[in-house]
Formats: sequence, C-alpha cells, structure tokens
Amino acid sequence: MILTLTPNPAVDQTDWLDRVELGAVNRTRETHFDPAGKGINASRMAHRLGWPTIAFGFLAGETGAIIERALRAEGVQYHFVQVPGLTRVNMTIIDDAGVVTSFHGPGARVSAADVATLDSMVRFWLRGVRVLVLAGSLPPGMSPDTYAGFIARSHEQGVKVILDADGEPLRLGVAAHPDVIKPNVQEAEQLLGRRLPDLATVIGAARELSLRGIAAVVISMGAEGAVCASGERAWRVRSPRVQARSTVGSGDSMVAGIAVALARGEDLVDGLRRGAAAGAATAATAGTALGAAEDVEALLPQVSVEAIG
Ligand SMILES: Nc1ncnc2c1ncn2[C@@H]1O[C@H](COP(=O)(O)OP(=O)(O)OP(=O)(O)O)[C@@H](O)[C@H]1O
Ligand SMILES: O=P(O)(O)OC[C@@]1(O)O[C@H](CO)[C@@H](O)[C@@H]1O
Repeated sequence: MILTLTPNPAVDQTDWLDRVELGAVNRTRETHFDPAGKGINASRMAHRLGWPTIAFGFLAGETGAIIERALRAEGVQYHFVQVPGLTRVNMTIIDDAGVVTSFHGPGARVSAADVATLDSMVRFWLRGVRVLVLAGSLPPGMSPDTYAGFIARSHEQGVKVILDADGEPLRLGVAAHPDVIKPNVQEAEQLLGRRLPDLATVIGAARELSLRGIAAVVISMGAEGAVCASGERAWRVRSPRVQARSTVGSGDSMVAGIAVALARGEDLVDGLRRGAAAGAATAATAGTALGAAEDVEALLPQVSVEAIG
C-alpha cells in the first residue's frame, strides 16, 4: 500500500489562450479542471499503475467536494479531514508560445485540532503501509516541520518515505533523512542556495544531498529527464521524446513510478524507469490530466537509465 499525504490539495484550472495581456480581459480558448495537489496526483498515477494507494489530506467546501467526486469516479481511495473554507484553485495559463504561468493559492487555513485529527489518522494507517509520499506545500496553520515529524514516525514503523516539497518544509524534511527526495532543478537550487547551470552541477548536487543521508536523490529536469544519486552511485535518466502538452503533474507521476517500485521491493533503477515513463506520459497529456497506464507502458522501453561514474 502507498499512502500519500497532500496537506494542501487544489483544483487545478488550466487555460489555453493565444497570448496573455496584462491589465486586459483575456478570453481563453479552452479550460480544463483537474483534481490535484502533488500527493493526490501521485495517488492517481499509482492507482493507474495498478498499485493500491490511499490519498490523505485536508479538503474544504465545494472545491474540496469536486476533488472527492473526481477521486471516487477514478476509484482512488481517500481519507480527508474536512476543514472550513474552500480548497484552493490553482490556475495555470498556457499561451501559444508555450509560456506557462501559474498562480497557486495559499489554501484553506487549518486549526491545531484539524492537524491533530489528520496526524492520528495517518499514524493509524501507517501500520499497513510500505511507502509514504509527503507532497506539496503546507496550508496556513501547519508548521513547516510537519513533514520532518512524519518522516521520523514512518521510520520508526519501517515505512519508506518519499518527500516532494519545496522551500522550508523541504529543508526541514531533508534534515530528517527521507528515503527519496525528488526536487526539480529550481527546487534543488533553492535548497542548496546556489545555481545549478549544467548537468555536471546537477549531478554534483544530487550526490551532495544523498551524502547528507538520503538514500536516493532524484533531480528532475523536465524533457531532459533526471539524474539520481544514491550514496556513491549515480544515474542519468533520459526521458522519451513526446509532444508535450502540459508538464504540470509530470513530477508527481515520476514520484508515483518510484513509489510503486519501492512498494514492490524493486530496484531503484526500475523506479526511475517507470517514473520517467509516467512523467513523459503526463507531459503528453493536456492540463493536469495524468498519462494513461497504456501510455506509460508504451513509453517504458524508450526510457534509458545509465550509470555514471
Ligand atoms: N516534456 C517532457 N518530455 C518527456 N518527459 C518529460 C517531459 N516533462 C517531464 N518529463 C518527465 O517527467 C519527469 C518530471 O518532470 P519535471 O522535471 O517537469 O517535474 P516537476 O517540475 O516536479 O513537475 P510538476 O511539479 O509540474 O509535477 C522528468 O524527469 C521527465 O522524466
Ligand atoms: O502549491 P504546491 O502544493 O507546491 O503544488 C501544487 C501543484 O502545483 O502541484 C501539482 C503539480 O506538481 C499541481 O497539480 C498542483 O496545483
């Protein structure tokens, strides 16, 4: 079982238009809504890949109900704590030049009692779980060391943890030694406080972070694939070439591929392969809609994972 925790879910709204004009009414050509938030996306992809998963987190109001209905329709199991207010809507605008602009809301505020309810629910379910995915931003009211706390508790119970966050929750989470982190290059740059301008510096960053006590550090690079370091070993992952429609959710799909490999007890390289295929399948799909299982299968043989010295 893979448990995912998305403290700050979102309905993702993707709008396509010719070009964006600031200070004007912009009429969009097409609009797409998807149930989202990083862990929810990872659960949806893990479910497609045929592995049992339960999504946990907070939901609020009518926008929260949209997410619940969508997960139910897909057959993805979930346990959400209902909180007051409205689950946020994250908007992404894609223009004809392919420029992607996103607006992420802060999310519905949670109280100390809400956090305690979620905490005890997750603690209870951790007993039957192989992998916990902690993903995305934290809503107002949740402490930045929340993920670090879940990592410590999971390790006490022998549960492997994948952390996919950014900023302070990532920094504090890294200090608690999750088993896997999957920042993209920007997130890794923020974590390390320096630019990573080329492949060599990205590989160096992955090695450096892994030597801090993280079993696998995967730094994703969009269409350029990813690098992974595990102690002294490292790999270059090359993603299949696809016609990208929207890469929102590709990172979460990659996390799902890795989570499924960990849950199956497979090799890390198998996880990287499946993760890159899932990420590419999602990139080829519009909005935050995730790649279909058949697409992931079809792309799998086109992924290359090569050991680097
Ligand atoms: N355009 C693309 N073509 C092929 N593969 C892609 C493309 N974009 C992403 N991928 C695959 O998905 C993986 C994760 O993508 P990316 O680096 O964009 O993650 P991310 O920035 O965390 O995404 P998000 O936060 O939107 O989910 C990449 O390492 C790659 O294997
Ligand atoms: O604002 P956060 O919690 O960091 O990220 C949320 C989010 O951008 O992540 C997913 C893509 O990875 C989107 O579906 C969703 O809107």
